[in-house]
Amino acid sequence: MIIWQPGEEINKGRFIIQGKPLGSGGFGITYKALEPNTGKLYAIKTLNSTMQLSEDFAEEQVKFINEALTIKGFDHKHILKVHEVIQEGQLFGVVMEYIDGVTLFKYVQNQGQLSESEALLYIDQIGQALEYIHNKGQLHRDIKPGNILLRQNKQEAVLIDFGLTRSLATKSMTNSLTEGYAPIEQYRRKGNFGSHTDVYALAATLYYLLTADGLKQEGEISPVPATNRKYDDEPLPEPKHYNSRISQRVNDAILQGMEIEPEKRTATVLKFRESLGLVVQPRRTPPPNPLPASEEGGLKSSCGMDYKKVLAAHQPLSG
Ligand SMILES: Nc1ncnc2c1ncn2[C@@H]1O[C@H](COP(=O)(O)OP(=O)(O)OP(=O)(O)O)[C@@H](O)[C@H]1O
Repeated sequence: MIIWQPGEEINKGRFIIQGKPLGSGGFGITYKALEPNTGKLYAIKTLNSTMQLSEDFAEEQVKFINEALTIKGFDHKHILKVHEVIQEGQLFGVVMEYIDGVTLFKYVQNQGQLSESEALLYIDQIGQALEYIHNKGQLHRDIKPGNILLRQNKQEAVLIDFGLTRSLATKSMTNSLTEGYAPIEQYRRKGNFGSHTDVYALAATLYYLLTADGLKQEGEISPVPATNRKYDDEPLPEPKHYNSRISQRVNDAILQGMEIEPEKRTATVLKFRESLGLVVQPRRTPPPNPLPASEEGGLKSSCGMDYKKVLAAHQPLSG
C-alpha cells in the first residue's frame, strides 16, 4: 500500500509532497505537491488505501485513469485543469492544478446562507462549465457544494472531482451517488439520464447555498433526498421556507429544476440558467461541436507508456 508522506519525493524527485493530504474520500486521496524546478504547486490524486487493497484495484485504477483522460481534454475557466498522469510503482497519480481555496460546502458552513446574488454568481459559473461538459457529450453526475472549490479571495468557482463522469450515451450507470443531490434516475439501474440529471444536482446545490442547512434536524439530509420524496412522501420544503429573502423567481426555478421525474424537470442547464434570469439574450449561435477524439488532448506519459494498455495485469497492492 502506498501513502505518500510529507517531504517525500515523487516521480524521481520531480515533485515533493507538502504536508498532510488535502483530503480523501470514498476512492481517492489528494496530496499537495511542489515542483521544485518551477516552484509551482500541484494537487496529485491517487486511489486511496482501501482501494489499493481491494480486489478490484486494477479495474478501478483503469477507470480512474480514464476519468483523467476525459478531463484532460477539457479547457474551461471553471473546470479544474488536469495536467498529466504519473506512475510511482504500481500506483498512478493524476497531476492537477492546485487551487488555494475552500469548497462551497465549507464556505457555506462558515458563512451561513449566501445572498441570492452571490449564490447565483457561482451557479452561473458552474452552469457554464456544465454546458461545456454536456456539449462534449458527457455528464458530471456528482455536482454538489463539496465538489466545487472557491478560489481564495476571488469570486470564482471551479468544478473538481469527475469520479462519476460518464458519456451521455451510457444508458446504465453505477449507483454511486450523493444523497440530497442525486436525482431519482441515479437510484435506478436504467434511468432516464440526460442534461436534466446534472440540472437536478445544480438546482439542489443552489438550494443548499441559499438555505444552508435550513431547519435540518440531526440525522436529516439537506436537501431532502429524491428517494425520500418519491417513496416516503417526504416533501421538499420550498427554499423560501428557510430563507424569506429568496425571490419568487429563484424559488420557483429551483423547484422546477428539482422536479422528481426527469420528464417534468427543467431539461437543460441553459434553460435552468434562463429560468434564474442569468441569460439575458437567448443564444442564437449553435453550441460548438465536440472535438473528434483524435484532436482531444491525449494524455502524455512522462515515461512513454500507453495508459490504455497498462494496468490490466496489475494485482491489488499489498500493505
Ligand atoms: N485541485 C485541488 N486543489 C486544492 N484542493 C483540492 C483539489 N482537489 C481536491 N482538493 C481538496 O481535497 C478534498 C478532497 O478531494 P477529493 O476529490 O480527493 O476527494 P473527495 O471528493 O472527498 O472523494 P472521492 O473523490 O474519493 O469521492 C476536497 O474537498 C478539496 O478540499
